[in-house]
Amino acid sequence: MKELEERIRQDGTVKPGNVLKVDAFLNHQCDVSLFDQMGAAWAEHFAGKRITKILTIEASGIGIACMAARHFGNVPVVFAKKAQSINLDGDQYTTTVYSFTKQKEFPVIVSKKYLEAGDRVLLIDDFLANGKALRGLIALCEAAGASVEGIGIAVEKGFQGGGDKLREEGYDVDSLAIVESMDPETGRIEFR
Ligand SMILES: O=P(O)(O)OC[C@H]1O[C@H](OP(=O)(O)OP(=O)(O)O)[C@H](O)[C@@H]1O
Ligand SMILES: O=c1[nH]c(=O)c2nc[nH]c2[nH]1
Repeated sequence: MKELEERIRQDGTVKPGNVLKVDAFLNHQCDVSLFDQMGAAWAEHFAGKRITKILTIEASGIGIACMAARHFGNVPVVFAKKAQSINLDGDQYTTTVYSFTKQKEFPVIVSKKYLEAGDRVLLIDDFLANGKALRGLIALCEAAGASVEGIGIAVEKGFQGGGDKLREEGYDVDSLAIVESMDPETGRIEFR
């Protein structure tokens, strides 16, 4: 998506350790007009697929997933939680995920009430790097007997390989910007 690539070039910064900082518009301050355009792009890509639910993971996927839902007939958005809470009651599907930015393992939890057999799920997230977060969400869907109909990602770092492995396994991954290389010294970003 041209607008997203341009915004990354304009406002993104490349940090050491394979980190692309885009918090001016994507995952700290949120540009909702851009989120809306992203939702429209996924709706076009996944047109023809019947989606009954959008699943994402806290924190940064939530806003994007909610805007995307407006383009998928206002289907419910469920976000997997990364901590137990007294507000989480009843049976749960759980797994663990290693967080790229927090550099530690988190539990990933969804209430069985909100993910069910027969759900046709679109996974949405802000970033795809090694694919750990998506593997966690896929495991939750498998446990629930829900099908993963597609995966919509804002920014994929293609050089980390998580997206291509998922595509090889047959998942329909639609990443709106795929960074092929980035250099923290020059700040140069190349897209696929
Ligand atoms: O493909 P991966 O290697 O799993 O990386 C992608 C994940 O990393 C980030 O989550 P993180 O927990 O780092 O941050 P967040 O709490 O801001 O969502 C991002 O939001 C994705 O969920
Ligand atoms: O802001 C972010 N920048 C990144 O490079 C990244 N990779 C995974 N998750 C990420 N979040």
